[in-house]
Amino acid sequence: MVDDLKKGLEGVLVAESELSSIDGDAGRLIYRGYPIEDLARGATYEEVLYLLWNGHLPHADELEAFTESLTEERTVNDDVLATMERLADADERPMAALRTAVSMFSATEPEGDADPEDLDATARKGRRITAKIPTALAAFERYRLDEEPVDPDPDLGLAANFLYMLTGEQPDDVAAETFDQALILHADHGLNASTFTSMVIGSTMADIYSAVTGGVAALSGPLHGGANQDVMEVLIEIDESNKDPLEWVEEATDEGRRIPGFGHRVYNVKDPRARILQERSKELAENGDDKWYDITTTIENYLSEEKGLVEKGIAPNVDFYSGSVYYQLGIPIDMYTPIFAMSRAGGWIAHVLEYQDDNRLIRPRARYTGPEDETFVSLDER
Ligand SMILES: CC(=O)SCCNC(=O)CCNC(=O)[C@H](O)C(C)(C)COP(=O)(O)OP(=O)(O)OC[C@H]1O[C@@H](n2cnc3c(N)ncnc32)[C@H](O)[C@@H]1OP(=O)(O)O
Ligand SMILES: O=C([O-])CC(=O)C(=O)O
Repeated sequence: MVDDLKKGLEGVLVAESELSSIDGDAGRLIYRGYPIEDLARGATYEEVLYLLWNGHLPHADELEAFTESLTEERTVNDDVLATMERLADADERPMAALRTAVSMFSATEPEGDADPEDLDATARKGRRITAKIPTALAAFERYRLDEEPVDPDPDLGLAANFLYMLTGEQPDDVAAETFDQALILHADHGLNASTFTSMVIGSTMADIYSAVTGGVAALSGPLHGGANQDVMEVLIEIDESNKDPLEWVEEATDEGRRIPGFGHRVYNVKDPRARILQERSKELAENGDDKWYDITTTIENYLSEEKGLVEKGIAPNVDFYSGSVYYQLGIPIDMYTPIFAMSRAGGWIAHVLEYQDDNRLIRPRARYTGPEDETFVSLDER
């Protein structure tokens, strides 16, 4: 038995995967061999889901059948809607509402408790979860606005339909394409914390609803998916402080404050997804308000040129530019992390299916550092 302690499992190989690969020094990300830039430019989120789940890019007829199979699973039942309404009334956070919704979806699973080793059934359940997440999330937002949920539109793709259900208005092409691209960029990323969480749950042969619920929970934290909301809150803090962004970032770094959206366990250079989102943010700024783009680039330039953080391997990650993109699309700030989950559910499901196909219970060890020879004293004598 190896006794090396790898805190945070840094660099530890625990599985083989054909799904995605990250070159942290080159800033390169591929899904099943395809560069993220090509997928973001040329594919839709549905094509990427198909790729992750089936191993190849779909032909037109495969994509049509696949899209239809997702579209017909979009509806969520009245109990889920009623729960979203209660949680909205109780001011619950959307990420917590989503965690609850995914857990509830299993109650109406038409295949019930199929044999956990039936991976075709798990794949169909995964498809249902992925199709329903946008509907539950959008309904939660509508209830917060004291509006009724908007029924899914079967003529719209997953990204455009989500924006439609959120606002009740058909998104324009720029919004729909930008959002679709954001979903592609967030779909998978090796064994990040939330994917690993889903895999740990899946490795007990628990059902896929449990694995995705766990993924949502792990993604919510500020060191992981929660950082996209934190970035936007920082940008707003800077804007409202009336300080020059440069002055703000100087003070923040002098105080030793961690800048959300910077740093990554695997990338030592700028995250390739941040590059693409930065371009989108710039384009949206050119046709709207350039304030957010200016603040983000000022922070990035200062941290890289003045503080040398990028040289030390602390560069913008995917969360640094997604916030300002979503903000410019008019999406509420606390929906950013749930949107990440909406996309990443595809990756969680793909990894659980891949792992369960050659399953081995995930069960590491801790080095015990507690006392060894305590003498037990009963409660009344303590
Ligand atoms: C989708 C995603 O999950 S992407 C990540 C999203 N999270 C964030 O953006 C939150 C901010 N970033 C961070 O907290 C970290 O960079 C993490 C958690 C993402 C990665 O952390 P780790 O790999 O564990 O690196 P660790 O926390 O050990 O940091 C290494 C060094 O970089 C510094 N550092 C890391 N991130 C930052 C940051 N955002 N701002 C300033 N310094 C940072 C640390 O202070 C540390 O410096 P030191 O060695 O002088 O003490
Ligand atoms: O890979 C990670 O650790 C975090 C990340 O960027 C992601 O999950 O997209």
